Amino acid sequence: MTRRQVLVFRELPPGVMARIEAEHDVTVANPRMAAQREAFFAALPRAEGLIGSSFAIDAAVLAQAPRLQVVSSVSVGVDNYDLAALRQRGIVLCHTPGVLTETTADTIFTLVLTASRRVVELATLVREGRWTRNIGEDLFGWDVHGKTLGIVGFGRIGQAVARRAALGFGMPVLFHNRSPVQAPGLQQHALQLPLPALLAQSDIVVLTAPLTEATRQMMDASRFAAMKPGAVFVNGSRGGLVDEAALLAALDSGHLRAAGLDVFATEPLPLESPLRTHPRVTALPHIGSATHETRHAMAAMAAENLLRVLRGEAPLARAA
Ligand SMILES: NC(=O)C1=CN([C@@H]2O[C@H](COP(=O)(O)OP(=O)(O)OC[C@H]3O[C@@H](n4cnc5c(N)ncnc54)[C@H](OP(=O)(O)O)[C@@H]3O)[C@@H](O)[C@H]2O)C=CC1
Ligand SMILES: O=CC(=O)O
Repeated sequence: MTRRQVLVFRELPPGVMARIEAEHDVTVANPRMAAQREAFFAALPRAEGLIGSSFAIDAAVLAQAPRLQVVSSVSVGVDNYDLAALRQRGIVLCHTPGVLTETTADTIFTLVLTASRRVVELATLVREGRWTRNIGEDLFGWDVHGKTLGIVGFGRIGQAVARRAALGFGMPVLFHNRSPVQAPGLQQHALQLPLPALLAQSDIVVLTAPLTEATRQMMDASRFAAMKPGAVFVNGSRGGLVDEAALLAALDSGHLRAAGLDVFATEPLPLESPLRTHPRVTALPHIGSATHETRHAMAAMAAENLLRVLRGEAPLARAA
C-alpha cells in the first residue's frame, strides 16, 4: 500500500499516532502554537490527509493543500470547516459522532446543576474561608428536579441530556428541532415545540444544536427576553449560537437567574470577557467531551476514519 503524507494538527495519544505512522508518513504541527505554525503551513502543500481539531480549515487553508483527499476531525461539530470548499474539491470530511455523546451530556447536566445550585460560588466561599455562619436565604439555590427543561437541538447529545433530566430528575422536557424526532424511551416525557413556545415555557434552556448559518446568534436579545423570568441558560454546543452581550444584559437586568457555559464566541475566553468573572456565570473551558476515555475514543475513531479513506474505504462517519 502506498504511504501517504499525513499532517496531524493536534496532539494525539501515542497508540493512535502509532496506528497512523504504521501506514503513512506523518508530520505533526499544531498551528495554534506559535512555534509550530510555520511547520503546519510548510507541510500543507504535500498533505494528503489532515487529522486534528480546533483550528479553522477554511478556503484559504485548503487552497494551500492541493493534494488533500481527507480531513478527519477529532470532534463531532464541523463548524471549523469550509464545507462548500471541501465539497467542491471532493475532499472527504469525517467526524466523531456518538463516542462523545454521553460524556458531553454529563458535562451539560453538570452545568444545569452547578448554575442552578450556585455550586461554584458556594464552593469558593468555603475555599476562601468565608463560611462563618449557616447559609441563609441570600445564598440558597434553585431546585433542578421537577423543573421544565427546554432543549434546542434534539440530536444525539440533546436526547442524552433529556434522558438524564426526564428519567433521573423527573423533569418534563420540551425540545426544538427542525425535523420531527422519535426519541426511544422519551415519548412520554418530551414534547416538540416551536422555539418561541419552548423559551416561554422552560425553566432551564439548554443549547445542543450545531453552529450553522441558521443557528448563528440565534440566542439574541429578543430570544433571551422571551425566556421565563428567573430562568437558567446553559450552552453546551458552540459560543457562536449566542449574542454574549445580550446574555450579559439579561443576567445583569435580573431577567435570567444564572448561566452555565462550556463554549464561547472566542476560545480560549479572553481575560477581559465579563463572562469570566460574572458571579452568576459558571464558565468551563470547552470540556464537554474532555475525559480520558472519551478523548481517546474520539482520537481512535478519527484515526480510523482517516486510514479508511486513505485506503479507499468508506469512513465510519462522514460529515461532508
Ligand atoms: N461542548 C462540547 O465540548 C461539545 C459540543 N458539541 C456540540 O454539540 C453539537 C451537537 O452534537 P450532536 O448531538 O452529536 O449532533 P446531532 O447532529 O446529533 O444533533 C444536532 C441536532 O440539532 C438539530 N438542529 C440543527 N439545526 C437546527 C436548527 N437550526 N434549529 C434547531 N435544531 C437544529 C438537528 O436536527 P435538525 O437538523 O432536524 O433540526 C439535530 O437533531 C455539535 O454540533 C457541537 O457543536 C459536541 C460535542 C462536545
Ligand atoms: O466540541 C466538541 C465537538 O466534538 O464538537
